[in-house]
Amino acid sequence: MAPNMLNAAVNRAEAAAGGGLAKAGSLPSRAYVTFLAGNGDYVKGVVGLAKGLRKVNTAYPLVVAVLPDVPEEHRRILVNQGCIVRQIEPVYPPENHTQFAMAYYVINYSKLRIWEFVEYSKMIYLDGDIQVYDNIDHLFDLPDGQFYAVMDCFCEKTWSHTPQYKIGYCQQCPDRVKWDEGLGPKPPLYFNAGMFVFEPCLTTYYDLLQTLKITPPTPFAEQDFLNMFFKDIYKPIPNIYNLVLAMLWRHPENVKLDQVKVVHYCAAGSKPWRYTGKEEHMDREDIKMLVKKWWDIYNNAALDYIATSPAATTAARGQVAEAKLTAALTEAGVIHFIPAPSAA
Ligand SMILES: O=c1ccn([C@@H]2O[C@H](COP(=O)(O)OP(=O)(O)O)[C@@H](O)[C@H]2O)c(=O)[nH]1
Ligand SMILES: OC[C@H]1O[C@H](O[C@@H]2[C@@H](O)[C@H](O)[C@@H](O)[C@H](O)[C@@H]2O)[C@H](O)[C@@H](O)[C@H]1O
Ligand SMILES: [Mn+2]
Repeated sequence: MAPNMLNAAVNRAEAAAGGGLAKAGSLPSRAYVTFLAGNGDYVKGVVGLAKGLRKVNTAYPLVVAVLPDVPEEHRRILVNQGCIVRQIEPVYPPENHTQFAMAYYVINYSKLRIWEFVEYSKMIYLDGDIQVYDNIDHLFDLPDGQFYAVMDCFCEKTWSHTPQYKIGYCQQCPDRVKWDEGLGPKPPLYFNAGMFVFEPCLTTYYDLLQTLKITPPTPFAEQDFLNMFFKDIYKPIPNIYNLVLAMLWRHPENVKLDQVKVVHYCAAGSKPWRYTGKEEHMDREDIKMLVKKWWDIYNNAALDYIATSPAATTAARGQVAEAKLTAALTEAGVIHFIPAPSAA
């Protein structure tokens, strides 16, 4: 990273930490962070996430890292929902002819920019197609120095390119079909990158970008890359913190739905804001219940953000110019995500 960029990021961190880098004893600043790209309907996912976090009375703000192609109107919607909107520049993998599991996965490498958000000591990343149904603020207290995420499942056909899939091996049930050592060493534990607990850090950020430049892209894009990069400090956390929907039909023995705190709508056809019920598995009663649960929060006006500071009120209700003011005030940390009084 060019020195002036590094300086800018350090200056921002110092400014946000009140003039000098966070001194011993100052409150650790923490936030949830999600990622938004394009001018399509994923903004609905982020609005739902903002309202869901408010419903569970989180103590922390939601930062939305937006690519330049996210329109002003969508940014205003997010500011009006109390989000801290931060523009990031795209990150592209090295030129390669990889067939990504989903063509649009190439934009997901831009998630790597969140390691630059060093004004926060600890963050929880959540995909925009995730909903939080119980408070998970306690995850911020997990010991530093590790990378926490939930283990993925290899059984969906999106994994048909892998040896695991070909022999029917899955880390979610390692004894069902044992790993065949003839294929080489057993793959290290592999996490789903839709949710993880991490510590922003400029040296890690720099290292991620440098390492990416020499890492040929693979089908699950930044998820594969993050698994390679953090394999030595990855610590699995229970499935209740990121229910990859396919678990419902691939490993029902590993799912107690009434204990699940976080649901990841990543199965084909399960994005609530696009749900038709037509794709495979989408007519299941549990899927229909989870989609309705998502919509109940999205449509609940009592969970809308209520601006509490004059500047936020003006900007939140004003024109784009005021919204820009709010975005600037938010970016400078003047306005924070203050949950509305506990909503119904
Ligand atoms: O057009 C898009 C596609 C993806 N995303 C973001 O990138 C994340 C990862 O993509 P997705 O969740 O669709 O991948 P999946 O978990 O379904 O494989 C999404 O949750 C969004 O936060 C986005 O903002 N716009
Ligand atoms: O860009 C790569 C993506 O990889 C992951 O996608 C899922 C999804 O594709 C499911 O359909 C698969 O079944 C699942 O295993 C797989 O992990 C993350 O959820 C997403 O945030 C993103 O990192
Ligand atoms: Mn996702």
